Amino acid sequence: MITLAGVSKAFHPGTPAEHWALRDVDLALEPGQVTVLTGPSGAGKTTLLLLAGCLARPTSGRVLFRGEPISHLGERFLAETRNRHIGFVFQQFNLLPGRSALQNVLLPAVPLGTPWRARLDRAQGLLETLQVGHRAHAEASRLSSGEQQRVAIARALMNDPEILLADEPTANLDAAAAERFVDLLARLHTRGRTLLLSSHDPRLVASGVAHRTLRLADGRLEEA
Ligand SMILES: Nc1ncnc2c1ncn2[C@@H]1O[C@H](COP(=O)(O)OP(=O)(O)OP(=O)(O)O)[C@@H](O)[C@H]1O
Repeated sequence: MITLAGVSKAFHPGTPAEHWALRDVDLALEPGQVTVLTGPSGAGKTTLLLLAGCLARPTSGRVLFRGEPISHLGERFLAETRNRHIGFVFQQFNLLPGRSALQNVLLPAVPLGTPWRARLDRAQGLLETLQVGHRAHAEASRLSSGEQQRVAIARALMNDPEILLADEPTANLDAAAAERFVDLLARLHTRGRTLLLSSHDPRLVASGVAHRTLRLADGRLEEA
């Protein structure tokens, strides 16, 4: 589905601040697989997810989507690929302030031109599934961090993406919400979705939802 082939990523390359966040990473996300990425803080997990999600470009190596190299293509193409095929849950949520939870969830569907009623039903349904339906009209920045995280998950699922990439998606969830999230992952897997999650969360790692657990250490990928 998504392949990273010999991918390295440097920040501030060629300057005294040069830092290699990823080094020669090979990773193939197979359709329908659930992969959990672990590793210490600063190991490169977010960087890897951003590259897999076409939100950043590698310094060297290639990112392929369904076997086609895409990392060199233009931003407009990448944005369309992301919007149609990939849902992304950011570690810091990245909800738009000044908009309600519901408006945030609706946003990804705007470019697809789905009928309004269908969009609204889906967004409200997702908020209910994630048990934040009662906060649908609350302004995003007024939500608790656990609520924001669940709204961010709902937004990532709005376009029913084939691929879900999620950065520490349970970090702000209590035990009950984390358990429901694991159930949601299992349902997404049953529907053939491809999932890559970064997590330190022992609840997620121990849940058995992952087919594969990988570990990043100092930018290098290894089987955990
Ligand atoms: N925009 C940036 N500019 C410079 N360095 C960066 C940038 N983004 C990340 N880094 C560095 O790259 C390394 C990997 O960062 P990354 O955020 O991918 O790690 P992580 O494993 O997700 O960490 P955490 O678990 O704390 O979220 C870190 O040393 C970080 O400081």
